Order: sequence, then C-alpha cells, then structure tokens
Amino acid sequence: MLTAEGVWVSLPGVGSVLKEVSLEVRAGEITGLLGPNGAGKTTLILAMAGLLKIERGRILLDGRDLYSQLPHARRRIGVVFQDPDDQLFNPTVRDELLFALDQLGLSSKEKEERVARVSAQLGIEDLLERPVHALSFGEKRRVAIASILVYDPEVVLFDEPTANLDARSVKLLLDTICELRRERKAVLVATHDVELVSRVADRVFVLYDGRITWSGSPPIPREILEDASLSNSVGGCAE
Ligand SMILES: Nc1ncnc2c1ncn2[C@@H]1O[C@H](COP(=O)(O)OP(=O)(O)OP(=O)(O)O)[C@@H](O)[C@H]1O
Repeated sequence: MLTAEGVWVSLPGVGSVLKEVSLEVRAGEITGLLGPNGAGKTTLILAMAGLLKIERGRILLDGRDLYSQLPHARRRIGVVFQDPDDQLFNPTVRDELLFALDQLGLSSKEKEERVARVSAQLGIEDLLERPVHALSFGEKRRVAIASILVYDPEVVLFDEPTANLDARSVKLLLDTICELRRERKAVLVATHDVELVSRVADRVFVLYDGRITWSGSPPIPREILEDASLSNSVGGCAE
C-alpha cells in the first residue's frame, strides 16, 4: 500500500540519514520499524508521509509516486508524532477533532458522529470541552491519535507511540492499534521497544544507522538486536 524503494535522505550538516531504505506497509498488517535513537525512524516516517523531500529512490502509494499525488494523498496517510504538542494547536479537544474534519466536506451531523465514535474509542469523551494545553501528556497523546483517526486515513504511521505512557495508556494504545488492523488499515509503528514490536507487529524492519539491517516476522534474532544496539543488557550501578 505504502512503499519506500531505495530511499536516500541527506540532511544539511549531518549527511546521509537514510541509506537505500526499502520498506512496505501493507493494509491489514502492523509493520514494526525498530531502531535505536538516531537510527532515522522519524526521518523515514516524514518521507513516507510526503512531508520531507527524498534525495534518491521512490515513495509509492498504491504503486504510484506519492509526491505526484500530493496534496490529496495527505488525507490518506495519518502521522501520529512522537510529541503531541507538535500536532495539537486548537483551543479545546472538540475543536481539535472538528478541525481535522473541516477539509472533508461532511455535514455537521456526520462530523459530530465521527467525533463521538473516535472519542469513545480512545476514552476521551470527558475531555472534549477541556483546553488542550492543560491536559496531561497521556491525555494529549490520546487526543493526538484521535485527531488523526477521526479523518479515517487508510495508512497510519505512529512515531514512538508508547513513549512516556503508563501501563494503562499503553494497553489502550495497543488495543487501538490492533483495532486499526481489524479495520484493514495499513499501520506502521516506529519504536526502539523490542517487546512492543515483538508482541504486535506482523512484520518488522530493523533500522540501524540509516540502513535496514533485517526484516521478517518476529522473533527478531538476538544477534540482529545486538548489532543494532537494541538488546536489553543495561547493567546496574558499578560498585
Ligand atoms: N532537522 C534536522 N536537522 C539536522 N539533523 C537532523 C534533523 N532531523 C534529524 N536529524 C538527525 O538525523 C538522524 C536521524 O534522526 P531521526 O530523528 O530520524 O532518528 P530516530 O530514529 O527517529 O531517533 P529517536 O528514536 O531518537 O527519535 C539523527 O542523527 C538526527 O540528529
């Protein structure tokens, strides 16, 4: 559905951040993008959402060049950013969700129905009239996800979705991600959390230093995790 083919991205002063990256996000599947800090996960998400120019290679949506389908294709691809403050800027939660729907030409009744459905799904019904800036981090994260799901994109790209969430919020998030798979959405989850991708992903791509070093179904071989600095071997305090 959404494919990166041999993608290269360079950033000024940094050099090549993505090196010949190929990856496919398929409908009805959860694709894990696993990599340590600085591997290039956010950069790849931005490129696959058409928000960053690539230097070489291709990004394809349904087999056709994504960039030639912009800006229309942006509605088909939702990005849930790592920091919810990067995507929330309306006064109240309800305004935030309605704003996302303003471009779709829906009736007021249809808009309210969508807001009600997504709010129930993410457990934010009681937050709808609250000012966004006064929400907790976990609440903001749920609102940020709702503001994407409310316009019903076919592809949803999550950047470090479980960072800074407590166990209950992680459970709610995983339920949401699994529900998207049941709805036949194409889902990408970028994270450094090996346990998370091992539990939910149908296929995993390991990204290390801008290159895909492994892809396949979990479990991920231990030597691949070690080579990508992802093995969980942090010791305690030295005596
Ligand atoms: N706008 C930018 N300007 C300069 N360098 C950048 C910029 N964005 C990313 N980089 C660099 O590109 C590399 C990849 O960054 P990226 O944010 O894509 O990695 P990541 O895998 O998402 O990391 P993390 O897990 O820490 O969020 C890093 O070395 C980062 O410092």
